[in-house]
Amino acid sequence: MALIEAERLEKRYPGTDFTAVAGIGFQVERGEAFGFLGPNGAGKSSTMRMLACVSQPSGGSLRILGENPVTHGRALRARLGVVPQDDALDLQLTVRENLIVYGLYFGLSLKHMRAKSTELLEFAQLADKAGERVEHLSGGMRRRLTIARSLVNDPEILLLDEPTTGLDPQARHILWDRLFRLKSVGVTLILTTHYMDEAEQLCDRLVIMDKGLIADEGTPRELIDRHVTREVLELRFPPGEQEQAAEKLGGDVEILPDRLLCYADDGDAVLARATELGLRPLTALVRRATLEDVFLRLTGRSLTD
Ligand SMILES: Nc1ncnc2c1ncn2[C@@H]1O[C@H](COP(=O)(O)OP(=O)(O)OP(=O)(O)O)[C@@H](O)[C@H]1O
Repeated sequence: MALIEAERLEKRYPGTDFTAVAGIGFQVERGEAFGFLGPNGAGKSSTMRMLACVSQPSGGSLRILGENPVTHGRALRARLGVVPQDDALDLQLTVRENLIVYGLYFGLSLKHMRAKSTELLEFAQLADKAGERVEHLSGGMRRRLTIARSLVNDPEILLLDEPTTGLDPQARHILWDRLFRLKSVGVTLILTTHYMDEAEQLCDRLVIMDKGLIADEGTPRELIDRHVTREVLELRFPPGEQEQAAEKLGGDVEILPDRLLCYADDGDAVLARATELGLRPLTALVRRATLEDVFLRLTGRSLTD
């Protein structure tokens, strides 16, 4: 049985006729890292709040660990870990105190939380910051503390809403490493992101969300193979020249405001043809296809627009 099963899941907010989640279906299996990739406003957080049992679906069906979150929300919340977009830590308390207070709020004993906080601080690589007030921590450390906090109840499923937004590359890599560790001990990870590299690195399987709907679903490799060629040749031309160049070049070409994307299994061959045709791009880059290309193909827009 899948850990999470959603069918025609919907979310509308009272007082609006806008549908944030417009009938989506997906399943999450135990032990996998499952992602929702999409731009701002796609409905990822709305979906996550329903999975976290803090927001009721407006339609469709949702089962988490075999239970209905509307009738068993409280029992389910005790088995989930939630890392919200906003860290919501108590800045005036120390790192360890934040963990202890959160554990007490979960109904765990002080004695238990003293020991548990040590274990969690080690996991989050924050042991040397235990007595430091949170206001003095970097963004990456705060995120790690928020993850540590979400683990006080040893959750089976960890929900992470944009875990690395706003972090620098090094802080992101440290965080990814911690998430890999959780996965290796069997925690099911569900995350949202608008970073295609994060989706590619972390997710075993993902859905691409746009405007409240799922555009497609699969492993990163499957999605790339299904929608894009193996390589992409990016060409930049002086202003006003790229439409003509695209026409001359022919083939499978996407015209973006600042560059052409030529889809091909052999990007160098297309570049050679462009040169033969007398095209003189300002820059040329052959790269492998990514989920960003998949998103562009599926929606006609860039993830980062
Ligand atoms: N509490 C709310 N009341 C009304 N509208 C909301 C509420 N929460 C979200 N929305 C709207 O629902 C849509 C989807 O938002 P949601 O936060 O789920 O998207 P998202 O993909 O997570 O984007 P982001 O990355 O910006 O969080 C947005 O248009 C948003 O304005």
